[in-house]
Amino acid sequence: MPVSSLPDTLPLSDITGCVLAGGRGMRMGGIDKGLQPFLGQPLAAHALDRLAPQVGHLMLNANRHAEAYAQLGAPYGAPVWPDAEPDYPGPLAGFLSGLTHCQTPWLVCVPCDTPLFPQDLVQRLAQAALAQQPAADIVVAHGWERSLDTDQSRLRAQPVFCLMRSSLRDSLQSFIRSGGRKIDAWTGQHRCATALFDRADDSPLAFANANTQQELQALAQAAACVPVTPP
Ligand SMILES: Nc1nc2c(ncn2[C@@H]2O[C@H](COP(=O)(O)OP(=O)(O)OP(=O)(O)O)[C@@H](O)[C@H]2O)c(=O)[nH]1
Ligand SMILES: [Mg+2]
Repeated sequence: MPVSSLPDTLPLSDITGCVLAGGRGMRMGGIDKGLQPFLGQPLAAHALDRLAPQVGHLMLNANRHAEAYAQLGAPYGAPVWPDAEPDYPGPLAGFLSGLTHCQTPWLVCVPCDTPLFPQDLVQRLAQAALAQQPAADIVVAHGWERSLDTDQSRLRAQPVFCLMRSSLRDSLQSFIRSGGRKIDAWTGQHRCATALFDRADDSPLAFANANTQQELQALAQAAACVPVTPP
């Protein structure tokens, strides 16, 4: 097939979105971060709202308050899955839970604590996957992240914003069971691409994440000042 006739993106029906809310929230005092209110609704609800139009199917990954998350997920038909691995091994356990329950060829994960992530996140991740020949197995977002403490921004990998093939489940399970915890150490074992979010019309707050209550308040204030949707 000539290159020009290859599709440049993936059909939505091939992609399941997973909102990661399975962490311990220690920097917020051990509370369940995804249920914290932000601009009138829980953080996890913002993530679901933003991801829903970008994917064909949705799910939530959470280890506490399953009933509360089930209520948030219900309008989207999004089930709630806990980690299969014990002791909170980190975000990769959320990826694994998503891969285990995903019934589409691709899974995209987003964290629950970055409510202003790009509205074209999945499209650009998918385009980056297919821009490679052969197509990538994993795509990680790279974007500007404004520190809510210092107000300084830096362009960096955002590894919890990750599109991956569902066929990588066994690889990830082995990696975690052999003690692996670092996302880039696992993604580096596969054909991995980068999707860059550094255009002038990308919001400077797109990857600002809230790890403390102060950061959550600062993010709410910053969101009120900065246009979060490109004109
Ligand atoms: N499933 C699962 N998700 C996790 C785990 N640890 C972190 N995450 C998720 O990964 C994303 C980024 O993690 P952090 O920002 O460190 O959140 P956190 O671990 O809850 O917070 P801290 O305890 O303060 O580090 C969030 O969406 C978390 O919910 C885990 O052990 N299991
Ligand atoms: Mg953590």
